[in-house]
Amino acid sequence: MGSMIEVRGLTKQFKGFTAVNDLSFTVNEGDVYGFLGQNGAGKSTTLRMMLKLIEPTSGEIVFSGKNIANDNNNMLRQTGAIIERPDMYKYLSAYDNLYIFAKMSGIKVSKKLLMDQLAMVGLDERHKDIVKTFSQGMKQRLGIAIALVHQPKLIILDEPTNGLDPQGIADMRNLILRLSREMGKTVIVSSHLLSEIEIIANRMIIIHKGQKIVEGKVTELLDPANTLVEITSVDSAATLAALQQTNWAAQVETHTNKMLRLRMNRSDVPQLVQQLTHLQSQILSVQPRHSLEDYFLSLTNNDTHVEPFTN
Ligand SMILES: Nc1ncnc2c1ncn2[C@@H]1O[C@H](COP(=O)(O)OP(=O)(O)OP(=O)(O)O)[C@@H](O)[C@H]1O
Repeated sequence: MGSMIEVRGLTKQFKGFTAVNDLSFTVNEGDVYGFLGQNGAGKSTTLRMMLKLIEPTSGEIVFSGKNIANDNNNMLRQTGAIIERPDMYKYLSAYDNLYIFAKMSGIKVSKKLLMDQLAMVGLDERHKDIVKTFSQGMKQRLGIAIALVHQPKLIILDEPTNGLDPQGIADMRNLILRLSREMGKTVIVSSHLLSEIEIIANRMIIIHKGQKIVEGKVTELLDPANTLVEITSVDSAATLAALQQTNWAAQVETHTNKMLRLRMNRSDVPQLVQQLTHLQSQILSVQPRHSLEDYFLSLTNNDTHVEPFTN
């Protein structure tokens, strides 16, 4: 499918501080596009510029071929968003909240439309209950029903699983996947967790200090054939010597006196463990990690110097 949004050289400065720095990326129609970065990386600032809540210092956002700065709010009309915790009337029911927001958006409201919308987010059976009695996850899902009531083709969700319990997180993931697969929505979703993006997105961008680190297909960036496996054992030198007698020798990438690192296919890990046991290595741990995961974690620990990611 073709591109829906093209962001080119987007920059935002707040009183001399550059929150978003020359950022370019493309969101294709039908994508669940993961926007990954640590707290403060510039995710919300970018999403806010896409929603015209703040103005870019420079650069452009092009939607369906037109710069949104002068598209007569075409992109906004076709977008539903949850950027902060959605504001709701907590002493009114889920149905009444949706009714009010639907009326405000100017669409033709019918009971069927609103109930269908509530069913989509799994709240039809609770439609008479007041929002004050809802869990955070339920409020978040009602927020999505509100954001989607005018049938937009794009939905932007800023950290939608933040503050949710495990059930709420699972419900939210399933909802995002359904929005994409069953309803054909394009979804942009931000998170500070790679594991989260890995599950729901087909394409993603990682940003750090306002700059793009990497962008691409999740399956390519998180290719299982390119997994780093870290092995710690009682005697690392002995484990290395044992491995050198096997076909795994060529895969050993680094070793210290505490651990060994192999680059290999994730699906071969059980076989490696079996062989290590057979060789009577006293293994303490075997930890498969994708190199992108390692890289992303290193950003957390390294505040001063950032090497570009290479796969
Ligand atoms: N209105 C503002 N004035 C000054 N600085 C701002 C403003 N908004 C954001 N910033 C700064 O810009 C940087 C990026 O913030 P942003 O909220 O976009 O990050 P984020 O990736 O969404 O992280 P988080 O998940 O913590 O919100 C931060 O250092 C933040 O303090």
